[in-house]
Amino acid sequence: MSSDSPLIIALDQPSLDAALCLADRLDPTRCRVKVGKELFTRSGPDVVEALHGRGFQVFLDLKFHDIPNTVAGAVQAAAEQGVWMVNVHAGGGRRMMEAARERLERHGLTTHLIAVTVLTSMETTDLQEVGVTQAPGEQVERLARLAMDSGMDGVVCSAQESARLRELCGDRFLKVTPGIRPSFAAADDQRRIMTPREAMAAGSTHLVIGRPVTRAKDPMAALEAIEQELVA
Ligand SMILES: O=c1ccn([C@@H]2O[C@H](COP(=O)(O)O)[C@@H](O)[C@H]2O)c(=O)[nH]1
Repeated sequence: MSSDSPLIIALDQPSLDAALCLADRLDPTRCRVKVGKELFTRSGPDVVEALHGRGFQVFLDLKFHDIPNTVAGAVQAAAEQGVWMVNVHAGGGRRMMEAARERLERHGLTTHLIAVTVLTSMETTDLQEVGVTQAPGEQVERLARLAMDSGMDGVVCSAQESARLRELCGDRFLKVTPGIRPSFAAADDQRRIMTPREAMAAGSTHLVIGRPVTRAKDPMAALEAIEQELVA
């Protein structure tokens, strides 16, 4: 089973059971799912296998950031689990990203490999505190160019940057955008946000949505409301 939907639901759950309980309320033909740091640290590769068994394509969002050899090995390990997408931090630099790309190619692994630019929870003041003087949009552009030059299939950015990245990097370069907030949802800890409809219009290729769906009483109904917003 696979989905052509742009929607990726973040299964940020504290256990394997909780994640599968949630996944069982979603439809693998209408979304993909994302496994992040908390869930993977608690449940390991078992959760990926169980989600594949239920027909879901999985984005393994572990944001690898280390020396090139270590990241290349981690990306290979993820791809060998059959995940649809895996990511690294663009801040790890060109040699790190190239090593990851080269490792996938050497082993004939076709998992999408993308790079995180600037976390959607960060705004200008957060960047200044870590020594980045550019505004988030400028830093995202810089890292997206580097990611494209280094062989990445796309980036994680906020939807606020999607239109500019479409101009710079083209339509085929993936723009995977968390920080998606339908009008009914709270921003939580996200800072650079957009609604699903605005994000798709801006050129996002995939929308990562967590709490607005996973905290809903009926997650599938929340997902349907988002689908409706996209076609309206
Ligand atoms: O810049 C980034 C990179 C990753 N994320 C992840 O996406 C989801 C968003 O969840 P919400 O509940 O919809 O806020 C979450 O798993 C993050 O780890 C991100 O938000 N921003």
